[in-house]
Amino acid sequence: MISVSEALDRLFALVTPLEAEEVPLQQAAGRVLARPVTAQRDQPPFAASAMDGYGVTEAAPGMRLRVIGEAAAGERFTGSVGPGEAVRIFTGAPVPDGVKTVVIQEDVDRNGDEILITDRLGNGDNIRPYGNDFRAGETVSAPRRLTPQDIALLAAMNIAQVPVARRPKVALISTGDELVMPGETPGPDQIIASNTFGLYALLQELGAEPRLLPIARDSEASLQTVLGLADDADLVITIGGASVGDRDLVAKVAGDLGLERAFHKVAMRPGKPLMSGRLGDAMMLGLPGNPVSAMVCGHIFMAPVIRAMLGLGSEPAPRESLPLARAIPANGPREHYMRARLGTAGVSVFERQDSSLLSVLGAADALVVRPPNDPARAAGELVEIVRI
Ligand SMILES: Nc1nc2c(c(=O)[nH]1)N[C@H]1C(S)=C(S)[C@@H](COP(=O)(O)OP(=O)(O)OC[C@H]3O[C@@H](n4cnc5c(N)ncnc54)[C@H](O)[C@@H]3O)O[C@H]1N2
Ligand code: MOO
Repeated sequence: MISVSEALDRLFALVTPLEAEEVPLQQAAGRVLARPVTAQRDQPPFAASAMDGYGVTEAAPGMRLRVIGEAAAGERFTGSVGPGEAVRIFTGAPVPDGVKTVVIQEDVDRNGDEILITDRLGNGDNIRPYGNDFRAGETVSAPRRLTPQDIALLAAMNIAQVPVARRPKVALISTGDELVMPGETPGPDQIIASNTFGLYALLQELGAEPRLLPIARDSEASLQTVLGLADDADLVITIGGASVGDRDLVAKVAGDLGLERAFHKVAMRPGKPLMSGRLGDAMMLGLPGNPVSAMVCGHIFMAPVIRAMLGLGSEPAPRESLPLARAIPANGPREHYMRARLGTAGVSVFERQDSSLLSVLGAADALVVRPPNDPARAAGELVEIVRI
């Protein structure tokens, strides 16, 4: 069996980063910027008032000045302002020629066309210099996953179409005679397909385009048929049927269809029967069926693969070091991803770690990563975690 990091290296070797496509700005949030984009203008495109008040050449308490006009956001004052004069000005308005400072209206008493600067004068000139935020030609670097803040910046830069990495198309195939879809009525020996939906949600969150294919039954013909429906996918994910049972047919059928296998079985817990390879133009990931195993493999393998396809680099799931809230026993020979909850006292690892327990996974917000043969750990010792 290979290690988790060896498996990740082999997965990254199978990844082809996807090409770029242009999308309208409103659809770009959460997408990955494919190449740097360049500001089309200076911002602000003129020196602008930062406050509502009066633009003047100089200001001191006790000065009396004559108001000669008005400058608003969107409508400048075209004249020039001299000593003894003031222009009524609003936030965002272009600063007229001659104006050196804006006195906020709270610091002024107005009487008709005359203002008196009071002794409550604040500091600063209240003027945003021309090009203070960014200049035409400045770039937003790529790759990056575009946040709402990035979208606001791109909008201000007048970038209406955004080059982003195409979303990876991911086909999700559950396997097993025991499975029915949520909402259906299961027979006495049946359960509801759950992994499929958890992985679908994770794929959406990662920025992929998941597609649920019909459940493949435990026959070679059924599995072949469903795999045949995945021919436009960048990544084909099967769930279950990956182990050694008589009905675990994924390796056999994928092999018959020409899978160039990169590995089968990883020294980890849960997730041991994981397999991967290249299947035609697509990459294939065969996840174990146990619900927690499938979701853990989703976070530890599928998520880094999707990020690599999106051009975000070939990096494992990010880890952090945090103290244990409670002691944990020694680990066995496989790298263990233990379901845990983060709290103010540190990380609490759940007692029950069976890989069928979705209720425990649902209560977890982190996986504690235990190296093979890690000794028992006391409360307060640092452990590595992956947030989920
Ligand atoms: N003799 C051995 N038995 C098993 C081994 C082994 O090494 N030797 N490995 C165990 C480990 S570890 C795992 S993990 C499981 C994985 O088995 P499969 O990938 O073949 O999965 P199935 O047998 O098809 O299903 C296992 C379990 O998960 C349920 N399942 C499957 N798909 C879904 C789904 N989409 N949603 C919800 N639940 C699903 C299925 O009903 C089974 O209960 O093998 C161990 N056995
Ligand atoms: O290791 Mo399996 O992936 O626990 O259930």
